[in-house]
Amino acid sequence: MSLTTPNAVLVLEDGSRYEGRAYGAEGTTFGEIVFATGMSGYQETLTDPSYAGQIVLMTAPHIGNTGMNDKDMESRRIWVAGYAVRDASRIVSNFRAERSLDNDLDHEGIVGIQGIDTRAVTRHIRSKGSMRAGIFSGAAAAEPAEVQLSQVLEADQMAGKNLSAQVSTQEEYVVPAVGEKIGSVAILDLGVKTSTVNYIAERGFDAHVLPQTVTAEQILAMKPSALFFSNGPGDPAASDKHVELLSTVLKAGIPFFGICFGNQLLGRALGFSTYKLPFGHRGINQPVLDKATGRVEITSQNHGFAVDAPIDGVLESPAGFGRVEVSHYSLNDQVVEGLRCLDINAFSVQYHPEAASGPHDSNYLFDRFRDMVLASATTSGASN
Ligand SMILES: NC(=O)CC[C@H](N)C(=O)O
Repeated sequence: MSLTTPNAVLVLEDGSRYEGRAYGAEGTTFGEIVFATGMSGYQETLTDPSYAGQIVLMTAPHIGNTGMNDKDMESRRIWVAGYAVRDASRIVSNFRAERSLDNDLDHEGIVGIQGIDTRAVTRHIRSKGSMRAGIFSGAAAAEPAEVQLSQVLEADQMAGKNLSAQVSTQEEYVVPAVGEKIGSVAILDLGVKTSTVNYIAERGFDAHVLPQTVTAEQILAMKPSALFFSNGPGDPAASDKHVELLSTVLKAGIPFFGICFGNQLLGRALGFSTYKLPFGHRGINQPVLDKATGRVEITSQNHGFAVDAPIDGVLESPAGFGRVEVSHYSLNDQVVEGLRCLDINAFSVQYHPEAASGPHDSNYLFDRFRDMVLASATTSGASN
């Protein structure tokens, strides 16, 4: 095949079309198109389960040059519904590389597109918002434009979608505490990343990673030192079951920490609602203010939904959990980036202290979590 002949097209639900060349597996795929601005870390992005159901478009123009390896996997596979890049590297050049990205995309059946004007698509999404899209490559690229568009319009919307069952572990597994064990944490796997589990284990907790089908009763029977809700794909408004579970466990006095999807579900359990952002925050250079210290953290983010709460002042939990405040917010658009309860042991952040990829400015939150659990064990006498 010539390197310039188009044999793939990206079609957006508003009818806009971008012609390019096949990348990874050939075929057809649909999802919500979102852009991610990380200049590095494509492997971590691709294997972050939170991207399930999304066609991810990279704003960094050159992708694939460092290849893929087993060490940087954030989960067991690539989860994106599709992948769109400007310039796919034709060679791999890195001492850690074990395979090429093209090879992995193909192997895992991920349909991608390369050679499109990713800046134009990004600007389009930024002004029109995230929307449904399809990639048609190989034979599918030659289908009439109206047929392709009608298929995109039949695809699922991200709003209202529950994807937890698709990504969660089927069986419980345990990552043992590193060093001296100080307790155990029940981790609800809504799409957890490997780095997060490792950071929790490194703080001295046995990390029990649980399938999303687990019940509140089963968690309480484990008598964990704390409950953790992970990041994950889908619309938090479609996760009533997990909101109820969290509410029950919070009422039992178990300390809680949540990241990203976990932050949205804590928001809902406290009685706030969530809403869809126009195009979301995805990248590794997102500035966030920690209100308690006045410090700005540069954070790794990947979210399309957010908690709807005022960023100033002390709020009253509409669900009866006492006082709560927005602990962090985005300096780009004032979106809620963290919640802190003042009357129960619970907090959460919308961004990624585990980074992977991204800066480690907010890694201290895992220490804050450990300290909260230790302090609550001293006051309640409970620990496992
Ligand atoms: N990384 C995440 O946990 C994402 C949470 C949610 N699916 C969102 O897009 O906002």
